[in-house]
Amino acid sequence: MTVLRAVRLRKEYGRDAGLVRAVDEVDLEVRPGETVAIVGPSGCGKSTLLHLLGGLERPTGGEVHLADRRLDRMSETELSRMRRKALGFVFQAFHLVDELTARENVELPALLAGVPPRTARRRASALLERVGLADRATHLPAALSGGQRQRVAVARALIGRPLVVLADEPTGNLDSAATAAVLRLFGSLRAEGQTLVIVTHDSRTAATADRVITMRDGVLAGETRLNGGGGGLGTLAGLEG
Ligand SMILES: Nc1ncnc2c1ncn2[C@@H]1O[C@H](COP(=O)(O)OP(=O)(O)OP(=O)(O)O)[C@@H](O)[C@H]1O
Repeated sequence: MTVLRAVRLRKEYGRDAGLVRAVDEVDLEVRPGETVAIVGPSGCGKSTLLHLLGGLERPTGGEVHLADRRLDRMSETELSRMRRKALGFVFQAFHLVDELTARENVELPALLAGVPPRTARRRASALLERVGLADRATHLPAALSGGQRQRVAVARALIGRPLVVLADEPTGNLDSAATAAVLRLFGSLRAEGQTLVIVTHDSRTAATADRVITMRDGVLAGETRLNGGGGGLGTLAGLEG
């Protein structure tokens, strides 16, 4: 059983001599509850693959299946609805709205999805509690540390109860202590059965996964299964490009 599946997925940029095949005939299956890390050298196509999986970019060819739906065939309207309802995104640069408080940032996708304001607020408060930031609910992002901002972003990603959370370098802007806090949070999500796909350069982050996939030049070049996840840094030696 898979929750997210790519079939011969392809993305090209430019044309003729300038053609770049960023993602080249990728087949990938993610099972419910799995944490999958995608690693590989800079420019190998990790972010592009994640964007295709999340319907943020359109493939040049191939298929993306989310549960029983085909993302690659959806209209823009359907896609944005699907992204709000079934996917959660976490980015390196957090992408919080500076003018909104932590709780308002978390509520926002629910409000946009038509959830009644009281319910959205209740869920946002519960999620902020969940990520250890109940006492920061009324702070603006500028008054939060990087690690706290990223935990707000994770809470925001979870508010729609997504089938899959897609994270692009979620610890890329964080110091070691903040990275550890975000990884603990991912660990607890994993324990609760949340499906996660994480693109990362960081071996500590990759080590929290059940499966680490290495990309090179747009193709999937290898896969390491970490027994039950948290396999430790040693398991990952040599995986980072
Ligand atoms: N919008 C774009 N237009 C043209 N080329 C692009 C575009 N986005 C990405 N590329 C190219 O596609 C390739 C893959 O880029 P991508 O950002 O997916 O790599 P990455 O593995 O995520 O890199 P990094 O680890 O540095 O973020 C690169 O050669 C990049 O230059």
